[in-house]
Amino acid sequence: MSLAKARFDIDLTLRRVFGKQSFRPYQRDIILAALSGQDVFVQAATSFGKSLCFQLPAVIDHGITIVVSPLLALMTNQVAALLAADIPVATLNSNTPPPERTRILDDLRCGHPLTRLLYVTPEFCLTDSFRRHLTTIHTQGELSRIAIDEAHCISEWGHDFRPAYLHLSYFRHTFPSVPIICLTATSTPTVRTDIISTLALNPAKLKVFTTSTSRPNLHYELRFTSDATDIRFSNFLTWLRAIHARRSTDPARALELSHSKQRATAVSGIIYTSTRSECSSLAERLRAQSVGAAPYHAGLSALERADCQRKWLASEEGYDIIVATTAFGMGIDKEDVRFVVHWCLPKSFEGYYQEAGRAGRDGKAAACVLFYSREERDRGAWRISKDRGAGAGSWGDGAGAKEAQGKARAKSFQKLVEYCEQTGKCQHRVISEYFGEAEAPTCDLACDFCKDTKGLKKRREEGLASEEWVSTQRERSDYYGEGYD
Ligand SMILES: Nc1ncnc2c1ncn2[C@@H]1O[C@H](COP(=O)(O)OP(=O)(O)OP(=O)(O)O)[C@@H](O)[C@H]1O
Repeated sequence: MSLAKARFDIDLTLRRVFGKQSFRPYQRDIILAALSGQDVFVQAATSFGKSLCFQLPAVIDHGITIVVSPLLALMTNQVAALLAADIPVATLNSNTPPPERTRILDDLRCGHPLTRLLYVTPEFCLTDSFRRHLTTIHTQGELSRIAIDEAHCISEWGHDFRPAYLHLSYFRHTFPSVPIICLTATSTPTVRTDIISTLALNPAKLKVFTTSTSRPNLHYELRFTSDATDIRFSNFLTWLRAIHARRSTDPARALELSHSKQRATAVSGIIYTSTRSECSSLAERLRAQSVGAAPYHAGLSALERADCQRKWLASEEGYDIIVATTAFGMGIDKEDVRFVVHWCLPKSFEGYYQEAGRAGRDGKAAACVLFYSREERDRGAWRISKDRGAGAGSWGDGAGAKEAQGKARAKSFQKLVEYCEQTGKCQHRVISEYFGEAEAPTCDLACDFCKDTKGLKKRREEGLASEEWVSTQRERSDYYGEGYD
């Protein structure tokens, strides 16, 4: 396709098919690079609009784009949005009903598929039958592009490593002329290098786009707690009720809500917990207080999870808040999420950034609240060192690689602890420095430090158990509870 035609087409397609008025910064350049047949690497902030960078070329180009995606919830989310825009897309995964599966496979088998984007898991890409179908499509010249979403899952140094991702070099080795685009919000320089080499991409020919991780509309808040004086439930409930009250008592807001037939309690949010049992019990406690909360974790059936996700996305009554483990969230796009609360300390810095990034995707202000306690810090550190001892989560060859991966995980967690303990720097800045950015991001009173440094120091001093108290608790045999999900 000529560049001039592509330029014309992408503007038209953006408006007509995707219903967006204009490109966000860098999107046009990324899309043109993809359309020109280059391999592309995109690292950009959560909610940047990375999906459009492979979806739009897939709609314009001939043939099919294969999208490798790590989570069923994420695939369902994207497929539903594309089908709503009348784009022929499909997903093949363990939940696909047999008649739908047959229909999709028939479409692939014909060699000239009507499907523009096919979402699959990395595990599905390992199957012989799928590979045979891809070869048929490629022989007909219809395999137009491979998109690897959440590409940090490729790297053993990344926070969400999935072993099946390691085999994705199959695409480059089997179909050397088919361009690859990979996208992530959370790759450190080491992870980036690893992704590129694992996928067997040629760095000299690769077009790399890296943009700031900054999300200025997110208000990062730390709340300090301890095992002895656990303030989380009452603190959260008071905070939520104050938001509901403001919505119903402010005359202008109340009028607006009544015009749009919205409930004052329809404030969408996510609470992340670390275990399934905590997830279920917290949702139940909130429901007992008339808060519309529903649990989402890997212990529920696929049907239950899909139902919960659908109702939350549709803002149905009773589903204002999803209480989730990390089984939910990566890449999920709901524009009006007004808060993300971390009930416990996440396992990694990247995990925190990515989960908090579900908030405020409409660009309006949203709160990212993290409850931090020193006991939780110690339990997290203990789990990491236990995993390191057992070599869990490591697939590299040799003890040296395992040790290095364990170190990387411990370092990421340590950086998150420093983020919580420090009171001397803007929280937006700490995040951007973690991802290796030199430029300080804008923070318009959108973090504890910039809003009220003195108050932050005071709350930290008063809220956290002293190191001495924590060390006596450590001696107790019941100190380390249920493991992370
Ligand atoms: N040019 C645009 N104009 C308006 N909205 C856009 C544009 N591009 C993308 N969006 C919207 O921005 C939202 C976020 O996009 P997307 O889900 O692709 O983010 P992402 O970069 O993949 O983020 P994450 O890494 O957090 O998953 C979506 O609702 C999408 O429709």
